[in-house]
Amino acid sequence: MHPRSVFNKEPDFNRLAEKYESFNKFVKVGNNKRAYIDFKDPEAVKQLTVCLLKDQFDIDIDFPLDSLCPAVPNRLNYILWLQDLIDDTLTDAKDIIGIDIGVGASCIYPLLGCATDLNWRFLGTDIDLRSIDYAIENVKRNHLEDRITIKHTADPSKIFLLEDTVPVYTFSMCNPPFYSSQEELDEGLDNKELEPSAVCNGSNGEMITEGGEYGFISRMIEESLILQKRVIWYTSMMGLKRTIRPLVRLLKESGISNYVVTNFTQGNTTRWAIAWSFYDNRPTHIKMLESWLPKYSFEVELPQNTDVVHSFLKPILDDLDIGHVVSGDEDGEIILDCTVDKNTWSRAARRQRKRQKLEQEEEKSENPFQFKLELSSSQSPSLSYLQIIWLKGGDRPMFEGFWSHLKKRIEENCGIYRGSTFSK
Ligand SMILES: C[S@@+](CC[C@H](N)C(=O)[O-])C[C@H]1O[C@@H](n2cnc3c(N)ncnc32)[C@H](O)[C@@H]1O
Repeated sequence: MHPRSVFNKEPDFNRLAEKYESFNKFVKVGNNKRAYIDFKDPEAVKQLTVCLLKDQFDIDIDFPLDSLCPAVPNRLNYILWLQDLIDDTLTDAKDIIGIDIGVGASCIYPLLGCATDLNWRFLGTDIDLRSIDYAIENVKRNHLEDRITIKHTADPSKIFLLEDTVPVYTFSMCNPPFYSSQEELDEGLDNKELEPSAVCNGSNGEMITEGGEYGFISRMIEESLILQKRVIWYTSMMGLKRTIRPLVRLLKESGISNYVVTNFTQGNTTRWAIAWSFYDNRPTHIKMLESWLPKYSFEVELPQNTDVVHSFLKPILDDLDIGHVVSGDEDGEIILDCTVDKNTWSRAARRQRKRQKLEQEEEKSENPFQFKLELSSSQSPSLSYLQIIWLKGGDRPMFEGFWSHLKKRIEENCGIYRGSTFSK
């Protein structure tokens, strides 16, 4: 569950029943005096969704009983994680406009997004005309016509339906149909892959798509390769853990190196999300699954305390003409924000620098990059960890080349020698 979620404890059915007559009739009390509802009754689950949205966000919705009934806490987790992703990577983003692909009849994501962040606007799309009609009504019911636009995608093989009036969308989001066939859906139900509210009869179009969710998200990746920077963060939820590996492989094969995978757990249900970008701002603080991280962070253990390592680092960074400022220094942790304007560490670059110094010439790199160095102490007072995190700009060979250079020099300063030594 997201730490900012209002659903960090189970909903109080008694309180909801007292407040909402429409919910009251579905609430029963067990022998243990606990109130409960029959999660196999679509009307009861629908009323729970309707009342939770009204109670927590003052959102009014309606949707047909034979369509997917959105589990509100789980949908909120995705919205809150998106907010984190934006805060983490787009510090000066003001006018935020997102796309919800497959908005559904409930229009749940745009409504929750607008209720939790007043700066957000949405374009919601769907291939299903009845869902489009309901979604439009739900937007009107909440007087959000100026913030949420709903559009019909006529061709189901197309994913993105962008408006010419919006040059760049901040993000796209999607809860795609998970399964590729009725058999796969039945198997998923047997394996309890779906949440209890799935008894709310997701229709075939909501649950099934060609190639299942892997097929859907891979089509999204293919279209993103054409759209590139029209969307800053492309994201999608995944219902099946087995989808992560082939998608990450596809991103790597497509040359996309800025991506992140996370999970959302709510009660017994776990969902995953993937985000990728053609921009170079990399997330550093949001919740992400380490095992799926692209390698943009390295760490070395050093036999000196953080103050000593810091005193070794400064002259090395100065020698390489790398701008560095201390942005944090507390509890045995020192953080340095660094900017590289040009390659000054490769052998060829060092030879050229010597020549240029003589000729008093200066040349800036066309591709500057930024990174962070985090020095943290360990349990032992004479040990510390130096971590480098690639934040933006540059390219992978440049970043990795710089790290091997820095690692070698700092290790030598600390008395660790591996093979040939660094010479200026
Ligand atoms: C799992 S439902 C999600 C509905 C809603 N967003 C939610 O979370 O409850 C998937 C939705 O995607 C829609 N869909 C399927 N293919 C689509 C496409 N190519 N473009 C837009 N929507 C599509 C379906 O009609 C369905 O409404």
